[in-house]
Amino acid sequence: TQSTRPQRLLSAVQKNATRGDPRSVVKAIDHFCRHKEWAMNVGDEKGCILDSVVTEVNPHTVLELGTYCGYSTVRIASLLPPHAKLITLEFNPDYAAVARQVIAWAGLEEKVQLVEGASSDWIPKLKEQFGIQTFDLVFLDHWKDRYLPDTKLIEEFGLLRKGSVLLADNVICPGTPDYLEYVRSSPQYKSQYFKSHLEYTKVEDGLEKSVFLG
Ligand SMILES: CCCNc1ncnc2c1ncn2[C@@H]1O[C@H](/C=C/CNC(=O)c2cc(-c3ccc(F)cc3)cc(O)c2O)[C@H](C)[C@H]1O
Ligand SMILES: [Mg+2]
Repeated sequence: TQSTRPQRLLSAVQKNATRGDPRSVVKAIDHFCRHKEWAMNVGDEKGCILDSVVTEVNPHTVLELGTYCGYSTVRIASLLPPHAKLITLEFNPDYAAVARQVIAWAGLEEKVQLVEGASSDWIPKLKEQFGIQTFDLVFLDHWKDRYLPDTKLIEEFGLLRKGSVLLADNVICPGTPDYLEYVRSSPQYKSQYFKSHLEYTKVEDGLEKSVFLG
């Protein structure tokens, strides 16, 4: 049977990256997506902005919505302090299976909890299931029309504290207009746009960083 693009991306990691070296995993994926097959990872340009926000926040608890192949999972987890935890939600079992192997190749299994399931089902259960109080950082990169409903769910279940940071990919392309309107007009958030480009292209895109004011 034909392989899928995520499976070919995983093969490129296993062929070109060094086990236990997250930066080599990131480089191998970026090379594959730039020179072989485009894939919807946050990519190297926006990835550098992601890295700077993660470093600034220095989070002990991170929630990622939409694992896909685990590219941003690896970028974030490689920057976390010891004992920090990243919970990443992915409801497609095939993508989850690829992401687990990418995360394992990077040697980051200890820092990452990949939960197979839908954000809408799991956000209400994260406190009880994983002993989480609040998240220091949330990275949104799943279906674009789910950013706003899931943000409201995260608020509703008390998963944010004063200073928690939401970082959203693709606020220009494909775009998340209702989410942008919400975080930019709500008195509960201080929002900032980081202009960049759609991964591996010259098309404009960017990340929106929104600090929860409580
Ligand atoms: C209950 C459902 C919600 N809850 C969910 N709960 C758990 N997991 C969820 C949920 N909703 C989705 N997922 C998973 O997250 C992933 C989905 C990722 C989606 N990302 C994009 O669509 C995108 C497109 C472009 C793009 C730009 C230009 C183009 F021309 C083409 C494409 C670029 C980009 O950077 C992009 O991130 C994964 C595929 C999917 O299984
Ligand atoms: Mg994205």
